[in-house]
Amino acid sequence: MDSSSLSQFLENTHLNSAEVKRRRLTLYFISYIGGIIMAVLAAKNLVRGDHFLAFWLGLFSFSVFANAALSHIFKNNNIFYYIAGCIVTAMVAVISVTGGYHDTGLHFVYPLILIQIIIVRFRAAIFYVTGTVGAVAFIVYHQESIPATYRAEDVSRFLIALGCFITVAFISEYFWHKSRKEMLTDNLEKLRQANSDPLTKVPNRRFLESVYFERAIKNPADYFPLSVVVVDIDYFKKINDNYGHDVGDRVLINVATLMKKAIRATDVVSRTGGEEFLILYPKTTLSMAVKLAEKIRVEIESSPFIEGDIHHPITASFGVATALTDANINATVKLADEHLYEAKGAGRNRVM
Ligand SMILES: Nc1nc2c(ncn2[C@@H]2O[C@H](COP(=O)(O)OP(=O)(O)OP(=O)(O)O)[C@@H](O)[C@H]2O)c(=O)[nH]1
Repeated sequence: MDSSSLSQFLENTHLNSAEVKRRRLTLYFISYIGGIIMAVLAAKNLVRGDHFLAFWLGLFSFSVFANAALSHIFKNNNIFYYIAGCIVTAMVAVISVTGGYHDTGLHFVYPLILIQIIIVRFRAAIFYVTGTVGAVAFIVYHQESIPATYRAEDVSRFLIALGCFITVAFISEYFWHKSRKEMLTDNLEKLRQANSDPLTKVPNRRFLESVYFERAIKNPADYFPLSVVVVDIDYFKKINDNYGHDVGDRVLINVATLMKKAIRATDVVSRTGGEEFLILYPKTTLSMAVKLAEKIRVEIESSPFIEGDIHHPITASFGVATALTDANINATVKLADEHLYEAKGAGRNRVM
C-alpha cells in the first residue's frame, strides 16, 4: 500500500463515511420535517375546500416520507437525493400553478429552492435549480392557462428576488464546499501522517489496529481468511553497529520497498517495530500466505544491500498465521509472532 492508496483507504474509512452520514441525516431531517409541514398544509387546504392543492400536498408529503423510508433501507444508494430534488421541482410547479392560499404560494418557492441546493450535490443543483426556476418563470408568464392569478409587478419582483436569493445561496454553498474540501484535505494529510511510518512511508501499527482491523471486522466477507505475515530482518543490529544508523535506515527503506513491490494492491505492508514488518493478505489461505512469504524471503535474500564499499547480505525471518474469522485477529497476530520466534530459533532466514 503506497502513500496515495493509504490516503484513499483512510478517506474511505473515516472522512467519506462522515460525509455520507452528514448528507443522509440532512435528507432525513428535511424529509421528515418537510413531510409533516406538507401534511399539515394539505389538511388546511382540504378544510378550506381547495381539494386540488390538498391532493397534491398530500401526495408530496407521502412521496417525501416514502423516499426517506426507502433511503433507510437502501443505504448505499444516492438516487434518493436526486428523487428528493425532483419532488421539490414538482412541488414548486404545483404551487406556482395553483397559487396556494389567495395566490400567495410563491413565497414557499424560496425555502424549497434552498432545500434543492442543500440536498442535491453542488453541480447537480445548478441543473435542478435552473430547471425549477425555468418552470416557475414559464408558469407565471403563462397565467392564461392556470388557476392562479399573479400581478405583473409581483411576478417581476418575485423573479428578481428569487434570482438574488439563488445567487447568494450558491455563493455561500460554493465557499462552504471549498473550505470543507480544504479542511478535509488537511485532515486527510494529518491522518495519513499519524498512520504511516515516516522512514519507510508504509502504514504503521496504529493504522493496523485503529483502521484496517476495524474495517475488516465491519466487512468480513472482503477480508477473511486474513493471513498475517510477521517479518523481522536478521541480525539487523550488526548493520547498525558496522555501518551506522543511517545505513541501517536505508536498509529498512530498501526492504520495505522490495516487499511493497512484491504484494498485490489489496495487500498491506506495514512497519510495526524497529526492524519488524507485518504483511496482511486479505482473502488468502494459510498455504497461499506461506508461499507468498517464501517468495518475499527469496527476494530479500537475493537483494543484498550494496552502497559504495558496503556489500551486505540481507535476510529475514517470517512467521505466518491466518485468521478465519474476525473473532481472532489479535490471536492470529500473536500466533504469527510466535512462528517468527520459532523461525529465529531454527536458524533464521526461513518461513514458519
Ligand atoms: N537504523 C535503524 N535501526 C533501528 C531502527 N529501529 C530499531 N533499530 C535497531 O534495530 C536493532 C534490532 O536489534 P535486535 O532486536 O537485537 O535484532 P537483530 O539484531 O535483528 O537480531 P535478530 O532479530 O534476532 O535476528 C537494534 O539495534 C535497534 O537499534 C530504525 O528506525 N533505524
